[in-house]
Amino acid sequence: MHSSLILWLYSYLKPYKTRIGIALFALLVSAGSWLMLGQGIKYVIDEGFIAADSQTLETMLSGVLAIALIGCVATYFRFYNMLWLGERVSANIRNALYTKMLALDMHFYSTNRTGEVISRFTSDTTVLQSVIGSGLSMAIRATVTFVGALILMFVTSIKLTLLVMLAIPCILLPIKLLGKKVRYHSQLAQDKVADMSAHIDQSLHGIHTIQAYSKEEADQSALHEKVEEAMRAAQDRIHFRALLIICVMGISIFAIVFVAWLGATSVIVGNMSPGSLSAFIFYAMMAGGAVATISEVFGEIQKAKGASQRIRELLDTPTPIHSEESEVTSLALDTIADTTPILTLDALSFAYPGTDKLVLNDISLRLLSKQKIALVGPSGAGKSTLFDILLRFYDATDGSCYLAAHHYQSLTLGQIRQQFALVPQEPVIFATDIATNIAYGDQNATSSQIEDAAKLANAHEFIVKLKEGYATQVGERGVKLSGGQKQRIAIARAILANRPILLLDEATSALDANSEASVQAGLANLMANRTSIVIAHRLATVQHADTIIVMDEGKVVAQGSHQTLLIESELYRELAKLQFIE
Ligand SMILES: Nc1ncnc2c1ncn2[C@@H]1O[C@H](COP(=O)(O)OP(=O)(O)OP(=O)(O)O)[C@@H](O)[C@H]1O
Repeated sequence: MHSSLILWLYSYLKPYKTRIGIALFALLVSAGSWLMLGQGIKYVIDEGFIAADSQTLETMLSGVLAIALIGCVATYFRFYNMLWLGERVSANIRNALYTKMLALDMHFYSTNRTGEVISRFTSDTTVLQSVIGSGLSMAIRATVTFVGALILMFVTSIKLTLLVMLAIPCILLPIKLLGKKVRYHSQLAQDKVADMSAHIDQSLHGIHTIQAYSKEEADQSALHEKVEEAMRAAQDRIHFRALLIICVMGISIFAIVFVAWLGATSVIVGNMSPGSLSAFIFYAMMAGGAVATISEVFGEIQKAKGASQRIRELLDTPTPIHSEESEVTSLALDTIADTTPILTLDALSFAYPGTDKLVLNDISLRLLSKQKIALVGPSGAGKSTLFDILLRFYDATDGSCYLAAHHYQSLTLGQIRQQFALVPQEPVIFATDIATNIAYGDQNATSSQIEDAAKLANAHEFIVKLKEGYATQVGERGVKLSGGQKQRIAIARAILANRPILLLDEATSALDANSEASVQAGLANLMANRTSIVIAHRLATVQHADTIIVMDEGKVVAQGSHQTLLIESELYRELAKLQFIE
């Protein structure tokens, strides 16, 4: 029933066989000790207590204490090792999830919510951790105890045991029926929690806008609704789980009381010793307790099944864009002659996965080394999409891409992406200090290299004016920096990365004239002696590009210099007119 879950968990548990061995051994010893305690009780009553022999009573009691002590020590080892395994396995699953997360492609991220992914890391792995650490351990211990207690019950009295066993089908029935309900509601509750995480994630990212629009109350009530939905789902799960536990407990207690009554009658007529009856009841209660534990853990295991399903779903998500082995050992794009194409697109078309609208339509381009190339065109023309294809975030639906003379498919993802430095429209700044943010371009850079890059990017001046200079913490997503400062840090990062091709999505946000000039000077340094492809939103900045490519509705409609395009391309003329450049 739970074989797929167990098998999957086993693949994570396999490396820790010694610890599992110790835990299982400790488990057997502790279960054995508690079972032996029943025999001890029998002898204490029959040989010491009833025979009124204080010497035997003392010996027996010491024996009982020794057994209890062994049971305690073994329990410690079982507990420690099982909890350790739970923590270790969930930590390893988190690592595996993170590796997968880094490999998942843009299609995944455009169709999934980040909050849901985060909830796999946090809540789902925590469920597994508790199931391995305590749930599984309790289930195994209860099973061993149940089997042991049953055997000893048989040894003590076959007749009474057979009578007790009549209760078993009555116990299994609620487990079967209510277990199904528990599983269904567990899955639902976890989904609701993931939904809630997604909402929180979105609000955290948009907190600035929420507060600016005074939408706190509306957002609070939207979350409140989700919290309540999660609560309702959890409530249903708890209801069925509690029902399951009391059914099992009630039936077990009823059976034990009934059997105790029958046993007491046997003791009265002298067919059974009082010690045996006490031991029998002790075992029957242990067996009953074990069944109750199993039914309780059953709910936990159902919950874990849901969690593991979601984790496995993520781990098994296919990644169509992956790195193949490559026979190309060195690309050496730096050494390409200036008149040779560094990038070639050959009849390239692209539609986003799951759609059939061609966002890029039959594009053929030869981009020469060391040239400054500008991409212009109306919003939605496909300029950003072209960048994504160049970085191989997506594979072209039709046609081909070449770096120098190498087809993209003959290169690894790393080989392709290492040729590009990307400066996006919204600079991505990490919540750490300035030096680390710049060094993202080259993690082995020395501090003087970092400073040189910052100087070229026109960032050094403002950085040294900050209280802690390069060690200044910039806050989450760089909130402590201005727009222009963030852009210059992103430029310094790209300068330090020193990649042969620069992909620049020019910022549209208005900077003041000073800041703009500063950023432009930094960009000029970045583009010097490099192939650069710039998505230009303002034509003023690209008039001196070597080639301007005009895109419209996924097609290249014209290309050439500013002057030729003013004459040859109506669309370019229109764009220029709109921006008062002619
Ligand atoms: N992940 C996606 N899934 C489906 N369609 C998308 C996706 N991303 C973009 N598109 C669509 O692709 C088209 C081209 O978008 P793209 O962002 O490349 O245009 P753009 O020229 O960069 O526009 P802008 O100048 O406004 O940034 C648009 O119609 C857009 O709706």
